[in-house]
Amino acid sequence: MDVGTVSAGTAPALDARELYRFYRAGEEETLALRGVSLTVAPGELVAVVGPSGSGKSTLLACLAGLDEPAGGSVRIAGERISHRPEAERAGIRARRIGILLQTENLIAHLDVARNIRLARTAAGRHGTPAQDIDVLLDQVGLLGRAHALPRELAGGEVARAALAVALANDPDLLLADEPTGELDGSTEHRILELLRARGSDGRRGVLLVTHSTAVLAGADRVLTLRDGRLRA
Ligand SMILES: Nc1ncnc2c1ncn2[C@@H]1O[C@H](COP(=O)(O)OP(=O)(O)OP(=O)(O)O)[C@@H](O)[C@H]1O
Repeated sequence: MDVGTVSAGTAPALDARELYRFYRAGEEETLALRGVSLTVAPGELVAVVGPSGSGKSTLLACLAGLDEPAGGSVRIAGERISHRPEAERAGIRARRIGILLQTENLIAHLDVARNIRLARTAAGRHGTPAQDIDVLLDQVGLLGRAHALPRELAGGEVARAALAVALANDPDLLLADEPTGELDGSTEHRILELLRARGSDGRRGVLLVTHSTAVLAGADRVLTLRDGRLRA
């Protein structure tokens, strides 16, 4: 019987098996994912590279439970997120996954600190002390910008605020799409250090899509996606 959960703690941060995803438009069928399997061990930072159209966005969406694969399974820290009703996927996502995609994750009318607090509340962590929010803001170098609205932030600050929101629920797995895309060299280095530090207690994993040579050099493993298939 598949109860959907295996023992947490020893389970991979991410365990994806044989993922398939097809898009149909009229007579046309695109095979965006063709049997993709990958794991991210607790403590690992894994990077995925691939040309435009190779399936990177589709893969991230399926891993995050934002999209349902036609076949295969996705488990986060032992808990199955694939092939469940949307509300259950959303709950697992809020508790276990940090998401940093190209789409905006900041609420426009809330300041940076309130955006972080909201993400924690969504994960069931109510009443977060202000100093916990400050620790997170300090890690991304935004301690002085706690009360700024998203529109008041510079481009690099928006990227760092988005990362703070993605990490607000202390996720088992961080999924990120070009997390250092718009950052200057020193900020990129700082963010990379922060991402690497997430795995340092051997509990959490990071999977990111990137073209940055600095990030690729800092990854534990680099996987290549081509035509919906993954190669090490
Ligand atoms: N909603 C959709 N309907 C039809 N085809 C789609 C849809 N979304 C993606 N595709 C196709 O699926 C394939 C994989 O797309 P995907 O966006 O996942 O690739 P990608 O590697 O993220 O590309 P990019 O780097 O340009 O964002 C492409 O051939 C794309 O045209």
